[in-house]
Amino acid sequence: MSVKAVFVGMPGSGKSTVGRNVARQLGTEFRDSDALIEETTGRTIPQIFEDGGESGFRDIEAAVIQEALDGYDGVLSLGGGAVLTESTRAALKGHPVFLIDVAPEELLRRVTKSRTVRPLLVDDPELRLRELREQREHLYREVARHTVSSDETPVAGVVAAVLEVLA
Ligand SMILES: Nc1ncnc2c1ncn2[C@@H]1O[C@H](COP(=O)(O)OP(=O)(O)OP(=O)(O)O)[C@@H](O)[C@H]1O
Ligand SMILES: O=C(O)C1=C[C@@H](O)[C@@H](O)[C@H](O)C1
Ligand SMILES: [Mg+2]
Repeated sequence: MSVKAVFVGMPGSGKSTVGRNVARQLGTEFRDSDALIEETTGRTIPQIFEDGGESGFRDIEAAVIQEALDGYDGVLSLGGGAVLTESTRAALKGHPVFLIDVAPEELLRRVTKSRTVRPLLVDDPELRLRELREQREHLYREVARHTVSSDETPVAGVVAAVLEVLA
């Protein structure tokens, strides 16, 4: 028994949206590390960042992901920065990890439009997205077995591309 698909990628790339739809199509359970973090701590992500900073958040995130993967055979979407933690990258080895790849301009459009508060992007989303991409791109590529492009593809198209790989 092991996870059917894991989604990684930049904040706002569509991991939660695509993951939820892939799970629905497969008739399987869906887990999202950000939602699990809020459920298990009873706090919002911005509150966790305020209380313990980014490193406090990463510790909770890594523990939640380890637990979420244990004995799980559904679909899991990760937070945008989950791959920064080495133990998480190690736990992903051997699993079908999908990177959702989105061009910078489209990513900026999506995060500005979405209502989710992302503490790392609040000041200057365009600059922060550029910096985060530079820091993380190689880590996303390291853990991903497959890459699906989502630039101009509607959600249904990205979901279909994932399902084709899994078929
Ligand atoms: N293929 C797509 N085309 C257009 N809009 C999309 C697409 N995929 C996702 N979106 C939109 O982009 C926004 C961000 O999506 P989502 O919250 O799923 O991203 P995420 O990768 O889970 O972000 P985070 O890393 O913060 O968890 C949402 O408003 C969603 O509706
Ligand atoms: O890219 C990131 O580091 C983050 C993305 C979100 O999914 C949340 O996990 C949180 O806002 C941090
Ligand atoms: Mg998400």
